[in-house]
Amino acid sequence: MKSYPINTSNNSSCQPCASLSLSLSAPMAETLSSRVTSVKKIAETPGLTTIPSTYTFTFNSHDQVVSDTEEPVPVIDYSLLISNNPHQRSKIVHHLGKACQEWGFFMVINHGVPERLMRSMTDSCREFFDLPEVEKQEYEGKHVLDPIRCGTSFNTSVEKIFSWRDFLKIFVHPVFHSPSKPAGFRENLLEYSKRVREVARELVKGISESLGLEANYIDKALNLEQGLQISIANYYPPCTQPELAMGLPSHSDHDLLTILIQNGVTGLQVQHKGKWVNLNCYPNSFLVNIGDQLEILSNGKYKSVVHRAVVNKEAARISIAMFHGPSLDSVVSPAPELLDREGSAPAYIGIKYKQYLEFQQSNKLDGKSCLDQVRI
Ligand SMILES: O=C(O)CCC(=O)C(=O)O
Ligand SMILES: [Fe+2]
Repeated sequence: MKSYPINTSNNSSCQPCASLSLSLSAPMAETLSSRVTSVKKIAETPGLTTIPSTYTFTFNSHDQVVSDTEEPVPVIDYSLLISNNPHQRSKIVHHLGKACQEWGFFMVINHGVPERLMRSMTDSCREFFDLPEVEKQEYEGKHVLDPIRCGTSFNTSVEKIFSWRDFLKIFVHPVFHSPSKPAGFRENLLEYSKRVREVARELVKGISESLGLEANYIDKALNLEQGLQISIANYYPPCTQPELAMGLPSHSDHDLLTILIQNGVTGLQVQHKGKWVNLNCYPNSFLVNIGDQLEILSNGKYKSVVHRAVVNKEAARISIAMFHGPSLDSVVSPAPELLDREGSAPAYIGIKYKQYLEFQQSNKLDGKSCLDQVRI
């Protein structure tokens, strides 16, 4: 497959927002935000009643239209996908394909990953975010390919408006990395990422079949044996003015498939038929979304869903998004077999995954714009 150079100029669509009126504690909060490395620290400031203006997003009227789903979010029963019954499998593969095409998003139940492991993982992440700031700062990576990176917002050195979010990103495959603290974190992460990767690879097989390709087609074409798996833990502290802040602005994920769990606190919203929709999931289910690489490979048949995370006043929210991508040196382009069969022209150029990641970092807030750059 051929790879093409792309324009790496920064064309982020983030607009500076007008300052909103702040009350009493604003000056204190402004000072805090200029040197703070975690929003958790700001949120825990005693007496904080208003958020710093650097955290106030401008929502347009379209952004605010949020509904609970009118149609049910697709649910994939994983036990059917791995069953030996060909009839059951073909039914669920069809359902999976429909979910990818109509939503780019679905819930997975009966995935077999133990509930206690999911809970240990969210507990371990909470303990990490509770570490003293200096200990977390040890992992303040700068580059998108740094194997462990802890930080706040997306990239505070270029953003004008910050997100109400701290994060910890860890590369867990093909080489496993982990912070050494807190105790037990490494063991939980190792077991959890291995179990989730197995589920992701089975889902990718089903998705491959749903596109009319061999079950192993995507696995082989994108060398998933050496695939990049990144664990992204997000910490959204309670926010005194949740209606003004954004946990994670609208974006699409750069990978193939993201599998997300949360600590029982909701906040994820996806774009569905032009509206923002709240996602409430079954306890212990996985929330799965299609990423940019699958949109490219499927030549746009499956869309990388645009999503965001909102915050609330009452409870800290923790989400762990496991990103599953191709190997870093894989060139991703629309599957030639698919183009031949459908007699379509490629709608995206081929691009090495590593180059795509670096490109995304140079674009920051607007994940969607990366796809726009590879669209023909
Ligand atoms: O916290 C969430 O629900 C969304 C997280 C997310 O979209 C991401 O980490 O890319
Ligand atoms: Fe995401």
